[in-house]
Amino acid sequence: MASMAEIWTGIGSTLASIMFVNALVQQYLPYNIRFYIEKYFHKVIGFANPYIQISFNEYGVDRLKRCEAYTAIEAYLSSKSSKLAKRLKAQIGKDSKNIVLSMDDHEEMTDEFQGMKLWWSTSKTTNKSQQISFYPTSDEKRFLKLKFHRKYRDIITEVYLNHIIEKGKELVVENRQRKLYTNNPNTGYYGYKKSLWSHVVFDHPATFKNIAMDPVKKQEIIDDLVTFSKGKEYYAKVGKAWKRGYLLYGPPGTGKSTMIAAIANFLNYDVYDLELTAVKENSDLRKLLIETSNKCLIVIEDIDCSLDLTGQRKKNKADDDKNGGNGEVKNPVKEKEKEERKESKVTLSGLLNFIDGLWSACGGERLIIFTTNYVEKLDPALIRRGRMDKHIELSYCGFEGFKILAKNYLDIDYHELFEPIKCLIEETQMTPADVAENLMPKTINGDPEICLNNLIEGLEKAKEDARVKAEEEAKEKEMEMKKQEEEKEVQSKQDEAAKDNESKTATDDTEECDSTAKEKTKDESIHSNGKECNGKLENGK
Ligand SMILES: Nc1ncnc2c1ncn2[C@@H]1O[C@H](COP(=O)(O)OP(=O)(O)OP(=O)(O)O)[C@@H](O)[C@H]1O
Ligand SMILES: [Mg+2]
Repeated sequence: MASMAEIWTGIGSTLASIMFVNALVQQYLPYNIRFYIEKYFHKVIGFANPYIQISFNEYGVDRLKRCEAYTAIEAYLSSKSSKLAKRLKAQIGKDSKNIVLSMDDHEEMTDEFQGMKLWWSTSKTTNKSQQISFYPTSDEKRFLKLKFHRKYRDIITEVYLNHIIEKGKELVVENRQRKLYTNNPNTGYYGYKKSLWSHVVFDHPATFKNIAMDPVKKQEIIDDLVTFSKGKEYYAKVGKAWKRGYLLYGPPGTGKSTMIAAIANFLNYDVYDLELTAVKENSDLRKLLIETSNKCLIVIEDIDCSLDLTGQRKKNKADDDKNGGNGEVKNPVKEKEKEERKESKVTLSGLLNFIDGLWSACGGERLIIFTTNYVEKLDPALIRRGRMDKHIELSYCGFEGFKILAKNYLDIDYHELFEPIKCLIEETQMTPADVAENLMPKTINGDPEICLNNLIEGLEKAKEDARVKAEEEAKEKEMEMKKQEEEKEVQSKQDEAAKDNESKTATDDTEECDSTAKEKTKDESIHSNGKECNGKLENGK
């Protein structure tokens, strides 16, 4: 009987021979023959091997976007791999609080589905051909491999894969760090490789619970958002792109930006804060739109300022004239800003197309939100229903809003000072931002009563200021009216005088005419008399 050492020697020499033959085949056989050998080798193995293998590449052919299926499967496996795999990769997870574990490269784990056993493994290949490129590129191609017995083919391809992709997508949404994006200024040719959006982790604490506004109105907004986020089938049925426009308007400090953060937190969406002045052309708007992900808010704040496009150009021209004319030393930073603004050729129609043109239907589940302090300044075409489907007014703080702020800032539901505050707040126009500032404790152990008294003081001051302002305005109005009346009087006097003058001139003219006529008649009569006399004289001669 052969000893253990002899067996190992036998295996070793067989392996060495196989490797030698393989090296010979790789080196000396022409590609075509090698191709056929490999093809038939896989066929033979396929007959003998009862297992089927499916690969999922990390990137598609264009290598631009990570494949959705890969990301979903990775998330699904990561939920299991921490218990099943032996070599794991660690990444920082949501809110930078927990560690997310996933399978390391070239690791394998098993999964079970309806009593079937399957094997998942991760692999990567490295491309040996080095391209000469100005930009560093990664040559590694990762992929996930699924292996299962061929008798389960139907159930795996029809049920299992759909199941894990659905599950994985849910996990991706649950685990993902939400991001706040802003568009990069267009830097022309040199920036063409640069990503269009930059991002930071979105970490805003605002929720609907702590937004101070009428509870009925708030509930209406929440219902609208829920209906939208669950409306995939409905939008498909009515033939509408799955997107919705919100217009938030109201005075400064009434919670428009806070509302955006609350919506993003409520729906678990990313936020794309679009700075229109940094967009050069309408076509760039389209590119930016394509680069946004699904489940996101696209926000344009203070749209009245960004959109006054014709006004903006006029203003620039006026600025140019001013600067050029008086020989001031130009501020280079301002000049650059101005240059950038001048370069922006985004038009109203470009923006309208961005909101609801054909391109806006690429992807889905997007909310487009505009904010403005001056809704009346906006072009009606921009905010018509269908573009801005829901108009939400955020206004001065009422008593209901105050109660929410008191709960947020002081953690109280009731206090005896609520009564005077109720009367004052209904009579005053104070923004929630100002109410919140008054309520904010100024010491660590701030007494709620002190804060409420601060607010009462603030409200009384605001009321007094409003009264003085109203009085001044009334006075100004009165003076204006008086001035207008005086001007009217002067005008009417002038008109009268002018009329008098005219009629006098007319009378003088008539009189003059009359006297001239009279004189003429007189002259004529003298003349004729003269003639007569002459005649008489002549006759008497
Ligand atoms: N309705 C509100 N509920 C709770 N807090 C609010 C509300 N409105 C304003 N605040 C507070 O006031 C601050 C300013 O509010 P916010 O930035 O949302 O106002 P805005 O309407 O966006 O103002 P602007 O028009 O100047 O951009 C916020 O930090 C928030 O704490
Ligand atoms: Mg704001």
